[in-house]
Amino acid sequence: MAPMGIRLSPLGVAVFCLLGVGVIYHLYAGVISSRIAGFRQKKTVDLRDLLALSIEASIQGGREVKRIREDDTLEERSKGKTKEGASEKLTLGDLNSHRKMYYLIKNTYPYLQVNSEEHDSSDGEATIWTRNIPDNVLNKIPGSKMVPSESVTVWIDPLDATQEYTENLRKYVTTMVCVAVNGDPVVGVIHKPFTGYTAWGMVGQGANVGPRGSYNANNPKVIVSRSHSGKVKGFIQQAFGNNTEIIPAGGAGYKVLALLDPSDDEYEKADMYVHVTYIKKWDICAGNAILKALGGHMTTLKGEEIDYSGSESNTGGLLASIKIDHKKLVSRLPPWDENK
Ligand SMILES: Nc1ncnc2c1ncn2[C@@H]1O[C@H](COP(=O)(O)O)[C@@H](OP(=O)(O)O)[C@H]1O
Ligand SMILES: [Mg+2]
Ligand SMILES: [Mg+2]
Ligand SMILES: [Mg+2]
Repeated sequence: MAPMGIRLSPLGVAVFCLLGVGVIYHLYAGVISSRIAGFRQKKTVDLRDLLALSIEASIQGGREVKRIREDDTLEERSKGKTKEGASEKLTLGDLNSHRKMYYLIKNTYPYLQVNSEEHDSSDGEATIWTRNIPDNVLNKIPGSKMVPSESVTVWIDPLDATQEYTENLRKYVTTMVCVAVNGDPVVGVIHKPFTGYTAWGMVGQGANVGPRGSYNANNPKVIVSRSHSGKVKGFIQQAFGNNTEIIPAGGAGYKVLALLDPSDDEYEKADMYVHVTYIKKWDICAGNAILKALGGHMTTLKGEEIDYSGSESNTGGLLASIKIDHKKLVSRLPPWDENK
């Protein structure tokens, strides 16, 4: 019953309600449709776009790395010590590159999980991706590859081989981006700031770099860390003999390129890459994805696949190879106890 004897006709109420909804819709149509569009956009992401964006991010970060080295304004300091007691270095090259790479990706895809080795507390950068896809990517990957955005984890190493960067050993330095889907490394980019070369690969789609013609599995040349080596020499000699050639080199990105046939520079021609100390996922994910795209392998020293979601740690060591029976290689390694 309406108050004071006013009778409401059901039709009048219905018309009034409809008018109300219409006014509200008119006022908020823009907001509602952009929310719906935003929600739709959030649901999937194109891996080919992410590859092109990763290439652009690694190049933009690399420009900072190069400029700061050439200006000699590194402002070198220590972030602390590794588990083995080596100084973990940080320079303005790492930080500026992080800012370029992280914000370019995060501003373009705010809802993606992006894990960078470095962090900063300032306001960030207002860069956004041009959405330009390089021709060599379009040629190798003609179509979109959509995946749910919540399945994606992006790993950024704004400057790999910081130790060598401080020693002015420029050839070891790279910037890297990796895209993992449900923990699997799927897109990898390794950029060399001082030569301008960029290697990329996408699993199941293609790569712009390839393996060498042949590899020596019986008497392999093994590439290892020069500044975080641990007891790698004894480990390798136990597996492949005391006369095994061991090549110490800086950078996890560089060591993967030394297994391949990159076109920018002369590389030591390694047959496999072994790492026995702790290492983090932004150091290894891009190399893992490129190797995988080319039919190679990167696993722990027990031969387990590495999951690139969740925590940043890889404690099981590293064995990388291509065009070699990887399982057989694992079986030749001495027993591995990651707690030792
Ligand atoms: N024991 C360890 N603890 C932490 N980081 C390690 C490590 N061993 C290697 N790394 C990191 O892995 C990358 C390659 O190392 P290496 O040149 O010794 O092979 C370097 O990355 P950053 O330079 O990006 O920090 C290095 O810091
Ligand atoms: Mg570091
Ligand atoms: Mg690194
Ligand atoms: Mg780094």
